Amino acid sequence: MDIFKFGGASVKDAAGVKNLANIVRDYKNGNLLIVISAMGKITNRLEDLTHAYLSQSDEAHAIFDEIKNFHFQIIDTLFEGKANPVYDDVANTFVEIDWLIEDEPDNDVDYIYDQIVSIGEVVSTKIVAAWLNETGSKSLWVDARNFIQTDNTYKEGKVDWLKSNQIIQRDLVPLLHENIIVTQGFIGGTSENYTTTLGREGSDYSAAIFASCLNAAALTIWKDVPGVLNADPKWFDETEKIAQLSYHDAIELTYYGATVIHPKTIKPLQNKGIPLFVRSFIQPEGFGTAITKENNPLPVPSFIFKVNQALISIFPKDYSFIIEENLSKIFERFHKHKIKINTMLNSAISFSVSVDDRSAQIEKLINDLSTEFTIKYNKGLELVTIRYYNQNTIDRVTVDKEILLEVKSRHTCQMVMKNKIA
Ligand SMILES: Nc1ncnc2c1ncn2[C@@H]1O[C@H](COP(=O)(O)OP(=O)(O)O)[C@@H](O)[C@H]1O
Ligand SMILES: N[C@@H](CC(=O)OP(=O)(O)O)C(=O)O
Repeated sequence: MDIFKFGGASVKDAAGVKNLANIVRDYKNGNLLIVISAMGKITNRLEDLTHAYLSQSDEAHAIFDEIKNFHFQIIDTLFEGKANPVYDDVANTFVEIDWLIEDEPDNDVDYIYDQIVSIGEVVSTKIVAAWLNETGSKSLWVDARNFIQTDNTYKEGKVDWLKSNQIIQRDLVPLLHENIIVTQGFIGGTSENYTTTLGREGSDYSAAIFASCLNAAALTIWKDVPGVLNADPKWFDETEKIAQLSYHDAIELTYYGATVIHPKTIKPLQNKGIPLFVRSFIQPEGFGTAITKENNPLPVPSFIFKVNQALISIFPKDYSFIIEENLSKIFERFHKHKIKINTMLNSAISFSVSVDDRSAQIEKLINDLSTEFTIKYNKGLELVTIRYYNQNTIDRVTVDKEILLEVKSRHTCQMVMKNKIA
């Protein structure tokens, strides 16, 4: 059996849903489970709705109406106004949120976030399952929250692998023999049946969980690019497709920020030796990229850009070395304020890190550290990571840039830079 994952970009409109159905219709290799994300950028709008509701802004109802209209327009285009149970099914899902936002919010903001934001995936899968059935691909909508079991860390649910595996084996495997299964990415359920989400962009990870628990032959992620490229085409005019990538390189690239695949996706697949194919839903006949255990080095250097970086330099006030005790204090504070370090470098009495610039969090971190450390803080920077770098590639990305921090290992070079002042 195979797993297909379709992200928001592939189902951003009715034409996308039809294209998905064509890809599914052409699949002839046996049982299939499809994991789908929310349509287009709806998760961002659901986040806006959550914030509006939590701050009791008048905008909440207008945003929610816009979200509903967006989906009903897609349903209207697909079904051309013909009576189909999907209208009621989707309307009933929205009613749950109508009820929720009628009441005043309580303090559990992450819980509220998950109950609202998760409906993007619930609704998109209902629409796609209905369309597959309408066009002759016999499909069954299943609720991922019954299968992907998590703890109650709302917004970042931690997967209970043992329990999820047992339930998937017991309840999902029998359903696969008769239908194409359509389910949601990004969402899970707690033991008390509350909805959790697995972290933004988490649908790839969901697909990998299903692939692992079902011992799938392969996972295919359908994208708007021909496969994994050696750089994000949004930043680079000239990119090359990488036909084959090792699990190891895939983890490194995604960890450093190649947003084409969620970084947590690779491990479950690697652990079971399940290949991951990244293919284009625009040109489904293309081969895409195969991510497998084959350990060939990348044929070309790969670039990852992250903008909006802050460089924080930390110096012990008492001039003590940056060794175990100071390092553990510093890491403990980063952990406490949930700030992810993108790259780091230390000297005898300084420790520098580049992080995504989220001012409110960083301010709290700096306050917390400043009793014992002197802090210097630089904003508006870029971080470039080059996997399999050479001097040419470094020269190419550093034209007119001043390098503030550089970290090199055998295969990876990272530089934090700013524009040179003319
Ligand atoms: N190395 C890379 N190779 C291919 N695409 C990349 C790479 N790095 C970033 N991307 C970006 O990832 C995008 C696809 O991801 P995304 O828009 O999140 O899709 P989806 O909604 O299907 O999850 C591409 O359009 C591309 O801009
Ligand atoms: N819809 C969720 C989960 C996800 O992974 O979406 P996508 O597959 O479109 O990146 C999000 O936007 O975070």
